[in-house]
Amino acid sequence: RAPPAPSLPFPFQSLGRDSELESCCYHTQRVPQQADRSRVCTAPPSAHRPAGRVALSARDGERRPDSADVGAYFTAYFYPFKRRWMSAGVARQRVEQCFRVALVQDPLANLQEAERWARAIRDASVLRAPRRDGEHCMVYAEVRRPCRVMILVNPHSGRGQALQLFTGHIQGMLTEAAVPYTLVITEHQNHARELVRKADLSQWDALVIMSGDGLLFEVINGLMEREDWQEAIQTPLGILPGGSGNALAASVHHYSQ
Ligand SMILES: Nc1ncnc2c1ncn2[C@@H]1O[C@H](COP(=O)(O)OP(=O)(O)OP(=O)(O)O)[C@@H](O)[C@H]1O
Repeated sequence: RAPPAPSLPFPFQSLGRDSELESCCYHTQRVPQQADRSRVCTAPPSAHRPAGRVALSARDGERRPDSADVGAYFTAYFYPFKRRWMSAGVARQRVEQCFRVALVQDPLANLQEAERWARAIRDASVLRAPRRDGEHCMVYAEVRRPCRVMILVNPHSGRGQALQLFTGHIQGMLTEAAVPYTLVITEHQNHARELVRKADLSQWDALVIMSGDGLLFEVINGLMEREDWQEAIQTPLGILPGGSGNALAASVHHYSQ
């Protein structure tokens, strides 16, 4: 039998499950990532260790990637709401934390343990809503892993910044979450419609449209024009605001909050 999932390590226990962890992603690796080494966990995050006793060190850069290091590392990325500095309202901000797991001298065992911890964090990050009776939670949606995504971007939508928005904001998150994707930059009107009409949809778990409402309508029309439209229209669709009005994206996100 698989060992029970570990309880969440500090600092994740202190985070609200519903909103804060909903965008948590992770990586595991044998060597630490170079990016943010300032919060490497110096004590192994043992499943039996009380949460408050897991020490976090701020000794930045003390340890280097090293073949003698038997530890495994996992990095958690999450995007909690934070109050903006010097302005009203809140916005999501990226937080990255790297943990070192060194329970035993066997690097492979440490890597497996790190993967177990990373999986536990990912499972806990699924968006849940408490039910009225307070007993059970309702899971909104679970993303299939691996989730293969086709992303369609209209480079002319809005003020012509959709592609920059994609490379500046979205691409990094997809990489952090290890989501394999194919980027399609539309070249003309009805490009997306024709592509979706003929595409082998079994290759994709979701189609994500980064544009205004117009490109999404094209995609829906393309799906509905297929012979297998009844199945094709079940393909999960996502919309990321890249246009000028973004009425649909605003409505969807408003109701999902
Ligand atoms: N490469 C392209 N060149 C010209 N037109 C395109 C291209 N790709 C898509 N289109 C067309 O542009 C139209 C408008 O695009 P879209 O809705 O994405 O942007 P928008 O009009 O700026 O946004 P909004 O709907 O929020 O105002 C779509 O109907 C689509 O058919």
